[in-house]
Amino acid sequence: MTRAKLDLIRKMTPAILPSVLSCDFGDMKSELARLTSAGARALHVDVMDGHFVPNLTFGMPIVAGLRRHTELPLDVHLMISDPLRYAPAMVDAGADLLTFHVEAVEDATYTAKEFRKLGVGVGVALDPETPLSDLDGCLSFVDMVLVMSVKAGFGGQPFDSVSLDKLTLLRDNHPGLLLQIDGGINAETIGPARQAGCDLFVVGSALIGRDDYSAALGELDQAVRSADATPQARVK
Ligand SMILES: O=C(CO)[C@H](O)[C@H](O)COP(=O)(O)O
Repeated sequence: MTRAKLDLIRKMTPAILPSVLSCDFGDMKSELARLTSAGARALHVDVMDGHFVPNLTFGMPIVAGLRRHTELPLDVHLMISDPLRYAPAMVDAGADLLTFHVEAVEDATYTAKEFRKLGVGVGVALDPETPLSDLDGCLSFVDMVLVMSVKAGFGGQPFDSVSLDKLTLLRDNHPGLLLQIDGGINAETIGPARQAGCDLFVVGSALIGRDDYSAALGELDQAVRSADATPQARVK
């Protein structure tokens, strides 16, 4: 049952999740080895369908390939138009935490309940322009909210600070929810996100491709620790 991995993820917070989107896909085995030895504790996996978002990445075979070569929890972010259609196969492929976009579905509560039946951790994501009120109703059936700090679709975009207000509101009103942020996270933006109550930080271009993954993860970890040490921190 992969919900056990969800408990693992809860226990590891605050945590930085490398986004494999920025990896060298021709050399994933060594990317996985480098990330693991640098101390990554879970991986963020971006699935894009060229329809819900204009970019196209990969599907179940790649998720299954990652699963074969790592024990780390796989946090799969579905940027696809029909998440319910592919969710069971993604779970079979090895997803531990499966996130759909609220903008992609007609009924987020129904979708979250159906995902729950698959035995995985369930996340709901929202783009920067989507109001938090669009999550009304579904929050009782999800484990995590993924607050996008860029419009879903591409790595390497600048951070949108509208995400910080959303994190603050979610943290104040839903203390039990895991909160994740994705897009433009680096050593400068990770601190404010932590102070706004975020637990899980997806990092792509500020980490992957750097010469020394340990040093890059260390800098990000240090920025989280500094944020926790500041008096205005509103983290749990
Ligand atoms: O979901 C994503 C894009 O839709 C990526 O995970 C995200 O953008 C991470 O990349 P970066 O840290 O370079 O912004």
